[in-house]
Parts: sequence; C-alpha cells; structure tokens
Amino acid sequence: MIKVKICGLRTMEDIKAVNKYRPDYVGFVLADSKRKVCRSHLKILLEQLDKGIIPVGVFVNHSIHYVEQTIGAGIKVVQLHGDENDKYIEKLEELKKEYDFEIWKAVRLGEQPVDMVSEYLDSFGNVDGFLLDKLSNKAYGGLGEKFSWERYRDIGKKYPIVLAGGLNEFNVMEGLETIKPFCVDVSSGVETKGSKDPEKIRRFIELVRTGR
Ligand SMILES: O=C(O)c1ccccc1N[C@@H]1O[C@H](COP(=O)(O)O)[C@@H](O)[C@H]1O
Repeated sequence: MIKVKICGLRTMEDIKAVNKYRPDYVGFVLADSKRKVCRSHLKILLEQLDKGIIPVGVFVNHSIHYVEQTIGAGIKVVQLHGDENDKYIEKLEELKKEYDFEIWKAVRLGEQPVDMVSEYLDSFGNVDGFLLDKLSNKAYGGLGEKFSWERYRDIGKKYPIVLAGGLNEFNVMEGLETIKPFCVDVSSGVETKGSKDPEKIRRFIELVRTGR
C-alpha cells in the first residue's frame, strides 16, 4: 500500500488529528519556517503521538550534531531538505551503528535534465528514499508548489521515491499514477488559513488508501 506522510505538525490539535486518521509518517520541521518547532516542543508532541506513526524530522543544512540530538529525541526518519552532499550523508550514516533511523534526501526539481538528476541521485549511494519536491528560490520547501511530474516520470521507476510538493486531494491520484512513489508527502495541501485542517487530512489519507 502507498504510504502517506503528513508534514508540518506544530500543535497538540495536529497530533490529535493524526492519531485519529493515522498516516504512516508525520513530519516536524526543525528548519527556519512558519512551521518550525523547537526540539523541546518536539519532545512534548512526540510523547502524545501514537506509537504506530513514524515521526520524520525535516532538516535544512543542520549540523550532524543537531541531527543526532534530534534522533535521540525520537525521530525515526531524517529528511534532509537542504544542500547536504554525499559526504554529509556518509557521516550521518555512521550514526546508524548507534541509532535505528532512515535517511531521505530531498531533491528539488525545476528544469534540470532528467539524466543530470539521475546522476545526482546515483551519487548518494545508500539513502533510504529520495523525496522529490519543487525547486524554488523563495524557500527550501513547504510552498505548496508542484514540479513537472511528466518530465520526471521515469525517475520513479528507478529509485525509492517520496512524492512531495503541492500535493492535495485534487491532484494526488495523478501524481501517484505518473511518478509511482512508495510514499506521498503533503503539508500546505492539508491546511486551511495556515493551520492543519483535520478534515483535509482525513480526506487525503482516505483517498490515497482507497482511491475514493
Ligand atoms: O514545510 C516547511 O515549511 C518546510 C520548510 C523547509 C523545508 C521543507 C519544508 N517542508 C517540506 O516541503 C515539502 C512540500 O511541502 P508542500 O506540501 O508543498 O507544502 C514537504 O516534503 C514538506 O516536508
């Protein structure tokens, strides 16, 4: 079954909604953003999160030390959404001797040639997933903008892909069909006036799981 990640949780109300509708993953943004949570607040939210839901930390060019401490706080997937390179990821992988976690590298797509993107993905060796998002000069992510799925449709066949960027209940089925990811990731598309909307979360998860 396709996995679902709901990203950008900030409040106890958000936690209650995901505990009720049960996505596979939830994301907490540790980077500068209107959705940023600090680590002490993250720990409080994680205490209330259903243990069957996997918590993902979204990092942008953080130090390895900071990421390690956040894994220590209970994060199970490290989503690298900045300019982290293969050397950075090699160092992070060292921590797998001590902690049980996955690494997802975000790749932000604009107009880059498909071959170049493939080469770039190959340079990362052992990451557990590639998260495809829209490239923008406004922010590293969370903008609710989609990239050209058609242009990159062959990438999904070769790599474990998390599809992100501008997903919502009206376009996610087309995204699944075109990119064939193992997981879809949504933040802006399940918000109303800047806050997570439990009803949109429910509809998004139900649609991905049942096709209706
Ligand atoms: O959500 C943010 O504010 C954010 C900030 C910095 C890096 C990544 C961020 N979010 C990630 O962006 C994608 C797409 O989100 P959207 O659905 O288009 O709003 C998603 O992976 C979020 O985890």
